[in-house]
Amino acid sequence: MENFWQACSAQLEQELTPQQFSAWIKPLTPIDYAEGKLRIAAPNRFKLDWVKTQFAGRIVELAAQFWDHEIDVQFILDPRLANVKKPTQDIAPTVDIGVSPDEVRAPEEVRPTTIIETPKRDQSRINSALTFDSFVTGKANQLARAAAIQVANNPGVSYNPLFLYGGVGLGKTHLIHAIGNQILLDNPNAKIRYIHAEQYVRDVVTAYQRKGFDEFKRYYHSLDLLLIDDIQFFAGKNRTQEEFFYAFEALIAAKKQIIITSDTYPKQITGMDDRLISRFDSGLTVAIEPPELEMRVAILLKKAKQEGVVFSDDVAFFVAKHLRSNVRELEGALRKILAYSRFHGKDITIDVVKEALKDLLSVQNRQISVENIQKTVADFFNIKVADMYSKRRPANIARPRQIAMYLAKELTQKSLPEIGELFGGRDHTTVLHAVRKITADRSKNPECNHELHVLEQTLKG
Ligand SMILES: Nc1ncnc2c1ncn2[C@@H]1O[C@H](COP(=O)(O)OP(=O)(O)OP(=O)(O)O)[C@@H](O)[C@H]1O
Repeated sequence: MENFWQACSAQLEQELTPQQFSAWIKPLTPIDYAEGKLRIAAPNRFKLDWVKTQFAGRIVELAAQFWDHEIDVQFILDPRLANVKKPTQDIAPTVDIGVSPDEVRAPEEVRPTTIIETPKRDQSRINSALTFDSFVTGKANQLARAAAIQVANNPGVSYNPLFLYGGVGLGKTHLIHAIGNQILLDNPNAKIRYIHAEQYVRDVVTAYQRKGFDEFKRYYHSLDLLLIDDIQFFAGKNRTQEEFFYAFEALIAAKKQIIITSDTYPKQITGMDDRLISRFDSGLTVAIEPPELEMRVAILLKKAKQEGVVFSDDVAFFVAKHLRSNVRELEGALRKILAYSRFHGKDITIDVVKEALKDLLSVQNRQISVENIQKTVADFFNIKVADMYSKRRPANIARPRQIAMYLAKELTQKSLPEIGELFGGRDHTTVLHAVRKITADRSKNPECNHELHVLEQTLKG
C-alpha cells in the first residue's frame, strides 16, 4: 500500500498543478489495504468531496495499473487528521486584495459544498442551491468572488463589511448565499441570517407596532453573520436606518461579519444617512459587472448541463451574443429554449433558438441601436444628438461621443467601420481609440464605471 501511494502521488504530482497537488492530494493518507479494497482518508469533508468528484477516477485507474487488477478504492473521512497542524499554507490566494496572508486562511479555490439541512440552516434563510460551485466566474465578477471567498474563509476578519454592488440579475444574491453556505458548512452552529432589505423594513415596522425593539435588537445584534440584500430599499426609511445603524455598530464591534448588496455604490444611494454610507464604505466595496461574452457562454453551457441538456458551442454563442444584459435574462432564455424544443420535439439548433426567442430577440434588436445609444448618451450628458456626428471637439462633447462609441461596440453587433460611419463618417481607428480609452477609464475610475452602468441599464430597459 505504501509503495502504491508513493507511486500514485508521484504520478499525480506530475499531472496536476503544484497548487492542486498540495491542496488535494498531499493531505490524503492511505489507511489500509486488504482483499482488493484500499481505503484512503481525507482530513475534512471539503477535501473528501472534492477528491471524490475530481481525482477519484484517476486514483482508481492508477491503483488498477499498480496491482494489475480492479481495486475497490474507498475514500473516507478521517476526522483525527483534521486536528493535525499542517505546515504553513500551501495555496496562494487567488487574488491579492490587500490582506496580509497571516491574517487570513487562504481560499481553497472553489470548495465543493455538500449541503446538509439543519435547523440552523432553515433559520438562516440561506438557499442551499446558491454555492460557489454553481457560480460561474469571469472578468466581470472575479474580484467580487475572490473577496467573497476571503470573507467566507475568514468571517469578521478580512473585509467587514463586504459591500457588493451591481445591476439587476448579475449574481449579487447568489454570491452572498454562497458565502452563507460556506460559513454554515465550516461552522454549522453559526448564527446566520440572510434578509432582503424590504423584509428588514417590515421587521422594523412590526417591532415598532408591537413595541418589541428589545427583542429585535437582541436577535440582530447576536448574529454571527448578517447578509442584507438590496440595501437601497432603506432609502428614506429613517427608523429602519437608525435600527440598522445600531445593529451594524454592534456586529462590527463584536467582529461579526456583515455583507451588504446594493444596485449602486454607497455614495450613490440616495436618501441614506451619511453616517451609514460612510460605514458601508469602511470595509471592502466591490462591483459585479455585466458578464462578458465568454462568461455568458460559460453560464449557458453550465446551466444547460445542469438541466441535462447539451448545448452546442454555436448555439451558446448565438444566445450569448444576442442577450447581453444579465444572468437572469440568460436563465429565462434557456428555460424558453428548453420548453420550446421539448414541446416541438426538436433538437436545439440556432433556428430553433431564433424561433423560441423570437420576442426577446426582437425587443433586444429594437432597443439597442446606435441611434438609440447616441440619443440616450446625449440626453444623459445634456448635449445635442447632432454633436454625436459633428466634428466639434471640446471635451464636454468629445467624451460623451467616445462613451457612445464604446457603448455602440459593447451593445450592438456593428463593426468598428460601421460605427465610425454612424458617427459622422469617422475612421474606424477613431472608434477603436474611443473604445480603448473608455475601457481603461472604466477599470480605473468608479465614477466613470457608474455612469456607464446607468447608461447600460437605461439602454437595456
Ligand atoms: N456568475 C453566475 N453563475 C451562475 N449563475 C449566476 C451567476 N450570476 C447570476 N446567476 C444566476 O442568475 C440569477 C440572478 O442572480 P441574482 O439573483 O444573484 O442577481 P442579483 O444581482 O442579486 O439581482 P437583483 O439585484 O435583481 O436582486 C440567479 O438565478 C443566479 O443563480
